[in-house]
Amino acid sequence: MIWKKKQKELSAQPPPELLPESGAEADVQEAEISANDAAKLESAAAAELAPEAFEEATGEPLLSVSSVHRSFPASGAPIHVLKGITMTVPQRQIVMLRGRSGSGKTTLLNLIGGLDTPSKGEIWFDGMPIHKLNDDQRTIIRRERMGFIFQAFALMPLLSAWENVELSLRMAGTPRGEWKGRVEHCLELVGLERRMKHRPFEMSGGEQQRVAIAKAIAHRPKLLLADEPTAELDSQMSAQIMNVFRTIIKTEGVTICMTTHDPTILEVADHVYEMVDGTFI
Ligand SMILES: Nc1ncnc2c1ncn2[C@@H]1O[C@H](COP(=O)(O)OP(=O)(O)OP(=O)(O)O)[C@@H](O)[C@H]1O
Repeated sequence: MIWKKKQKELSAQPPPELLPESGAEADVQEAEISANDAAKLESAAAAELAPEAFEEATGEPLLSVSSVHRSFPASGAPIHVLKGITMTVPQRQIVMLRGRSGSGKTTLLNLIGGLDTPSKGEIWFDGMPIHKLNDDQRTIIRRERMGFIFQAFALMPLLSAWENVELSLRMAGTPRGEWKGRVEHCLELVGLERRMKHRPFEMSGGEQQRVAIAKAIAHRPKLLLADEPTAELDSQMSAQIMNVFRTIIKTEGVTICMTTHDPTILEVADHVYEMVDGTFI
């Protein structure tokens, strides 16, 4: 299916030397987004505050989803998967989406992450209308401001933990001089300072997922989206992952939105949205 395919493409990013150079069109779009940022920074300056302080002072949520619908074309009637979803995700919190298989959690996460667009409704992230942006603009936002974690750990199998994390810095365009310090810091944060040279097949499932977390936060995203990040792990490893999430909220100021089936980890959430058949109850 399309949405799973997109996640797969996202998680299997090739090294940048294999990627085409970004063209003039992308540069223009980048400039447009920077202009947006400039406007935000201006209003922050008007309030004589740094952007982060401005966000905190205004109490604006990092993410807000308003009356979102998503239908998919089908032979016969379209499939109406999301039926008017409204939610907010405050800064530095962990929000969980819970619900049965097929209730629409992944569909919603994909809309929030800009991998897909709503049929109706609005999604605002970090002051930007994700629902109005084109594919390239959403890609830039995703690359620079979001991190993704999937159920299957999505690491490059031939690269070490270190190289996997470094790859995400390359992809985000982080200056080369910052790579070493940042990779070390992120792997230390997830407690893998002694495993930096190991490749995925030499690590346990929990360790691989911690590398995936280090990789997802290396470029300092504001929002971390995680789709069933503990589904492949036993309860002890799941608890470790949730501890890591709590740590990175404190130390990196990241905000987390994740899906789960697992009732035991729900207590870690600041807020839980229960989804049934495309709506929240
Ligand atoms: N591109 C698509 N085309 C048609 N139907 C789709 C598409 N994407 C999702 N759906 C349908 O939407 C419904 C919700 O799927 P979704 O993957 O969002 O559920 P979920 O709650 O994440 O389930 P799970 O917990 O099993 O991952 C399913 O019935 C699915 O078949």
